[in-house]
Amino acid sequence: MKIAVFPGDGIGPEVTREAVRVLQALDLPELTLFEGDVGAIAYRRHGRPLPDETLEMARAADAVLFGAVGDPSCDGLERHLRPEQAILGLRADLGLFANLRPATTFAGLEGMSALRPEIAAAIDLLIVRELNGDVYFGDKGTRRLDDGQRQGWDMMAYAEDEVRRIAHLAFRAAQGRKGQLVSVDKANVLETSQLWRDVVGEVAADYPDVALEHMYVDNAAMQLVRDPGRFDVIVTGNLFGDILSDQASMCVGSIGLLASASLGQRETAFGTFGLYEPIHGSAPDIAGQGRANPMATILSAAMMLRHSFGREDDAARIESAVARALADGVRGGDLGGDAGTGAIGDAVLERL
Ligand SMILES: NC(=O)C1=CN([C@@H]2O[C@H](COP(=O)(O)OP(=O)(O)OC[C@H]3O[C@@H](n4cnc5c(N)ncnc54)[C@H](O)[C@@H]3O)[C@@H](O)[C@H]2O)C=CC1
Ligand SMILES: CC(C)CC(=O)C(=O)O
Ligand SMILES: [Mg+2]
Repeated sequence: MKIAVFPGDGIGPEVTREAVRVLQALDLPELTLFEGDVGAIAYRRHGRPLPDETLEMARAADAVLFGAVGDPSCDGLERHLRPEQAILGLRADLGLFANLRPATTFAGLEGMSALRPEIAAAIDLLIVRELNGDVYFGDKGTRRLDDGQRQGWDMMAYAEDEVRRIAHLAFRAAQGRKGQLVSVDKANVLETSQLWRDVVGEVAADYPDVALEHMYVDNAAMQLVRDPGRFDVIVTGNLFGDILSDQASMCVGSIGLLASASLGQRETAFGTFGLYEPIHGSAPDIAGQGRANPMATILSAAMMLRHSFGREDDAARIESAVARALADGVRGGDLGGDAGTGAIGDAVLERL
């Protein structure tokens, strides 16, 4: 079981360390961990945010555990040298088109939600975010207009096949849950969204057991706060999924709790190759202080065991250990407590 570990920047190494401790505690057969540089640290060491050695390491692995990238010291750099290009480059090169971001309220945390506790308690949803297209990967640039001012652009584009493959994945995910799929777009304004809506509607014919609803993204953002319990699976594009998942994190209590799996089509000897990372970034405001909540990364390691290694029992053990730590009152600063990163890792390990 070859896992490439890319801690990255800011709190990335702090939270990844705890997830690795959890993986090592499981006595997995022939577990091999390789560590590679990504982000600002890679730029400083190798002159590039995603060095070839790192990419090769990812390609040779069965799964990737990723911390976070991003550093304010890189703010003035040309785009291709910025740390965030590392995660975009990995998603593109590895063909990871589907980003699964589950959001469920843990027992005992209802009071930490930005919503009323009874509304928060009902949250059990999965955001399926398309990860290889949209404005993140379209043509982009800046130019000088005739009047001298600068203009910037980012092309939003989706091909039918890109929408079709993520739609199939989302319908199948809904079949394994409550059978309800909400497709989120902006079809009243955007051509890409009208195409998205058409294709998702066509794919629906293959899944008569799934109830499909289309929703505009502005309404979806509102419904996520008004009545998040109405959602089972949400499928949406790269940009809308990025934003709605950060919003969903505060509905369940904290961004320090939300895990993710990024999957493509490559199968290994164990399962589907994937990259696993918390949905948060490198949090420079708390980096180096031991204050980051590592639970999102620990839960991402659980998703890795489920999707890339077919080890459902081990995944469930980790999730249960996190849930029990929270139920026992183990809280980081993001949840109003004072447990540090290492102490939260210890608490999960004890319960494991
Ligand atoms: N996949 C990735 O590597 C991502 C990288 N980024 C990058 O991260 C850098 C910082 O971005 P921000 O917009 O500040 O988003 P962020 O997610 O890093 O932080 C937002 C806020 O949430 C808090 N936070 C995040 N994770 C936490 C955790 N585990 N425990 C406790 N508090 C936590 C931070 O302290 C901050 O106040 C930027 O360079 C950005 O581009 C942002 C999102 C994803
Ligand atoms: C840093 C970006 C490239 C992406 C992002 O915010 C995310 O994937 O959640
Ligand atoms: Mg994001």
